Amino acid sequence: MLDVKLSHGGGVVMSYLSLKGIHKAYYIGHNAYPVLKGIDLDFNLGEFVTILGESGGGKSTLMNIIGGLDRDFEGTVSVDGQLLNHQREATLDRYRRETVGYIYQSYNLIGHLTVLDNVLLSLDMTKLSRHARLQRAHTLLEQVGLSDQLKKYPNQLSGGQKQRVAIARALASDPQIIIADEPTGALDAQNTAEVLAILQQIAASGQLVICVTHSATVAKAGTRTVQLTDGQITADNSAAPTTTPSATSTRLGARALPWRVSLATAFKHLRHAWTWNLLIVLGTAIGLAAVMLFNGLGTGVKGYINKQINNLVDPQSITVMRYVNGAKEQEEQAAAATDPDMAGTVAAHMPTFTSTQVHELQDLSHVVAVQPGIAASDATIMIGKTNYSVPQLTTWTSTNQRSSIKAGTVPGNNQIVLDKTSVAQKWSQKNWRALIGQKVVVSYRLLNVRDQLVTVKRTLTVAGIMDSEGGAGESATNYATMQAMRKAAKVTSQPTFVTVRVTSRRQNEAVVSAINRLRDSGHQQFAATSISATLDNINTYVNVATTVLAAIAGISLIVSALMIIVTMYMSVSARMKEIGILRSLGESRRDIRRLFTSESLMVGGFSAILATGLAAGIGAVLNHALSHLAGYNLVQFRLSDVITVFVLALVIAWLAAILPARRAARLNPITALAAD
Ligand SMILES: Nc1ncnc2c1ncn2[C@@H]1O[C@H](COP(=O)(O)OP(=O)(O)OP(=O)(O)O)[C@@H](O)[C@H]1O
Repeated sequence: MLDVKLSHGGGVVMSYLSLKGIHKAYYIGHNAYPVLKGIDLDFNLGEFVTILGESGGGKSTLMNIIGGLDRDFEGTVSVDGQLLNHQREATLDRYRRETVGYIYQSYNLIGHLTVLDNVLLSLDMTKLSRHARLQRAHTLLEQVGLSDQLKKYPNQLSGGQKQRVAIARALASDPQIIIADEPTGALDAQNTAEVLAILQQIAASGQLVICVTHSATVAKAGTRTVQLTDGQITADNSAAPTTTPSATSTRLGARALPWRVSLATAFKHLRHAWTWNLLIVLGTAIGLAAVMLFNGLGTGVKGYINKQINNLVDPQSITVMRYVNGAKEQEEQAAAATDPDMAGTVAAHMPTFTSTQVHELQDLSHVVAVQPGIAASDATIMIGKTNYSVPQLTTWTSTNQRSSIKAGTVPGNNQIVLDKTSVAQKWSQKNWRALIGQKVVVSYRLLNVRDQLVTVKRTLTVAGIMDSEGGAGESATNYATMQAMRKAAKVTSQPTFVTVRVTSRRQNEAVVSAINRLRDSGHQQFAATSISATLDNINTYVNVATTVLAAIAGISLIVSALMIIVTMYMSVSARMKEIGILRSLGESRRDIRRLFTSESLMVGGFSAILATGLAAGIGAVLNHALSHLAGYNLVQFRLSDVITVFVLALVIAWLAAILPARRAARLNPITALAAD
């Protein structure tokens, strides 16, 4: 829609800004309070229009409509011949960004931004390069006489200086319309004169200045005064002929606020309120660090247990027994378990391995070696005149790790390695190493082939002291010695178990299954067990325990999330005015939402960094403190623990920001600007 009027000379002049039939009423409940009752006004570029009227007469309401802050009215606003569509928020955002600059009585500068940053805020929404934006901000601030105040914050400036920053900011995006609402209301005579001179200059340079005032001095400075009384225009006088608008000055071109700027502004606010934010970051980091520590502890404890077990037993070896399932064997086992007189008799009936069976095992794939072994239970060791009972006397095989020998060496012929706890330390708590080299008498009872109870007995030399697996109380001779003892007593010297060594630990489970599947006339022959299955179980338990602990620690993260939500809500309430200012500069709802979301994400990011540091520090202290106990780092972090902490922190922060950021974005810019 084109808006035209007749010029003095009779030609047709298009007015730059045209208001037609503007009606506006405020509603309180169902009651309407009309404020503007049919306003028709045309403005030209180059005019310095002052709007006068009694307090409460609707001047600010009219300015909000002209400035594109108010969408809720009747009538039309046309700019440069184009009807402004008030229903489209994006159009209004763009209009405020490109076409309008605001100057307020209370300056409305953003307190946590410097003078330079306040001006750059508006420039960031132009298409100028970074260098050009900086240059323009410097030039504008120099023009208003503030080139030496760039790094100051608004609260370090005088009223007149603040208003000059506001003017520089209003001019930054090179808008065609400058709206000034009581711009000199808070200034002394000297500053008033200076500000009016600047406004006159702006109008003279071809921009339209619309200024609301009570002051006759201000009215005199303008080129035209409009009187607003009781919601209607009652006078409209041009003090001087309107300068013919020159072709519009070069426009800078507007763009949406880039992400980077939202992030930078959010960071500046975080820095501004750093003590408060640091507490939030610390609170969140403690929960995150606990999660990370428990995960690290899980890894460390698992590693420690695995290492301990691997020290005792070679995980690449599988112990194979003959499979006992016959009714007779089961009866005998049950009897042996309850009747001490029967102890030692079972071994005779325990199925032994034939050489064919040993070869059968040897032929399995992934098997490197098969080593025979003989085990006996309830042996007695006589040292001097004292008897020590040994729950297990076995032969030293490849499942036994050299590292389980705590003193001395592995057993050679006619030698024995004694269990540390059940024998050596009972003999001497302190001086148990002195057993090495001593002669001891080893004996146990067994049924021979004719079912007669015989004693297998021999004097052996102590070669070493060992810590047996899981404290089983195992003492060991070598295989040849055990065979010789049995042969002497005329009992079977066939192996009672064999140790199967596999090519690699990964083959362990497969070989165990293969052995257990071997059949002889349809009957299972062997029962194989492997330490790696036990390790898998232990690892599962440790995983479950640490996950539960980490989850409990994770509950504290809910508290952190609530803390961030409350902080963000408080921040939105405390920064209503800032939100209003940003909207008036042309920031969209999305920009505002992004500002608060970025701020929350930064809190999350910093919390994750601090949590990682805290966990690493506490972990190091714990490892140092516990090193004499375990000689192993019980807290061990993986990269995945750090990634988990960052993902958790950012997700929490993002979730916590959703509601507050939405509230901020939905604020009515006029209400927000009116906030204290
Ligand atoms: N959000 C609102 N809800 C209800 N009434 C409002 C609202 N904002 C303004 N009003 C009323 O509308 C009328 C015009 O207010 P406006 O602020 O436009 O006046 P003004 O001419 O700018 O006054 P002053 O010179 O004192 O700043 C006043 O009576 C005011 O109470």
